[in-house]
Amino acid sequence: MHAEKQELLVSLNNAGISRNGRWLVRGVSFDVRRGEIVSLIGPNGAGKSTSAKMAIGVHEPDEGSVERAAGLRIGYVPQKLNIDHSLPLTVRRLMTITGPLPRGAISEALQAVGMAHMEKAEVQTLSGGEFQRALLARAIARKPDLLVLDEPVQGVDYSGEIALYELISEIRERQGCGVLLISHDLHVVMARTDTVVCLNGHVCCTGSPEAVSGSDAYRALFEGRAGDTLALYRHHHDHTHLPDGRVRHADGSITEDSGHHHDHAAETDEERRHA
Ligand SMILES: Nc1ncnc2c1ncn2[C@@H]1O[C@H](COP(=O)(O)OP(=O)(O)OP(=O)(O)O)[C@@H](O)[C@H]1O
Repeated sequence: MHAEKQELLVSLNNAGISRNGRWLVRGVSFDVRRGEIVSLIGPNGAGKSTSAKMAIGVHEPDEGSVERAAGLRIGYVPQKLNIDHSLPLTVRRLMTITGPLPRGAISEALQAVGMAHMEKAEVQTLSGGEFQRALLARAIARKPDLLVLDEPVQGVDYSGEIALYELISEIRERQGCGVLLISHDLHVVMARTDTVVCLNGHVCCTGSPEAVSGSDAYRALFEGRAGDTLALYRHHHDHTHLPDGRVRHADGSITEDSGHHHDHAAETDEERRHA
């Protein structure tokens, strides 16, 4: 990806937020361009949500600056959504609760997240993964230029998590939007990310997943868990299952499928793609 040629959607420059005489985050700088996935990672309270809220304009920076492209359309999936589960609410209604949508846009968005058949389902009966997909559909239905996802894998199991990140990557490719992804957990986040911004009250390090994984600041922040991430990241790209059942390897060679998978992550990824 030649990110430098893509349109700049949002740019934070040394941005900071202060509340009650305390800096929640300071010195935050990153850009999100069209077609790019930028992940904000860091421990609880690191300032990820606060930084994302500066990016989308919910919070104005108290120092530094934030610039957004003129007329930027933002799709936001918040970390928490307070839904009164005692009231009936269909998936379709969830999609239109903040404003009307053409019928075609609802179906298209639900189809994009693999939930076309669930338009009339009650939200309270959805599994954690289905609920996250419904929220994603709601965010993409208005065709945003920038999709912002705050912890999109909450309540989703490990294989569902991989599937959801795959889906986000597909949406980015299909819609050509930029994606800002927030996670306190990092093991799969890296897989489809172009740029990782590692936060802990300030930007500890930033760069490609491989560069960040190898940095001392990242290791110090995540200690022993750093190695697992890179292993998965590398593995993720090592083969593709072709529609005829054969396998294309990272070196371009094509073989019959031996039925062997190296780990659960790849298997789930491939199963989902061909489901
Ligand atoms: N409006 C506010 N007033 C005062 N403090 C706040 C406010 N909003 C957030 N904070 C504090 O700012 C810090 C950063 O919060 P933020 O939600 O951005 O962290 P985070 O990295 O997203 O964390 P998590 O992974 O737990 O969601 C926290 O210590 C939080 O308590």
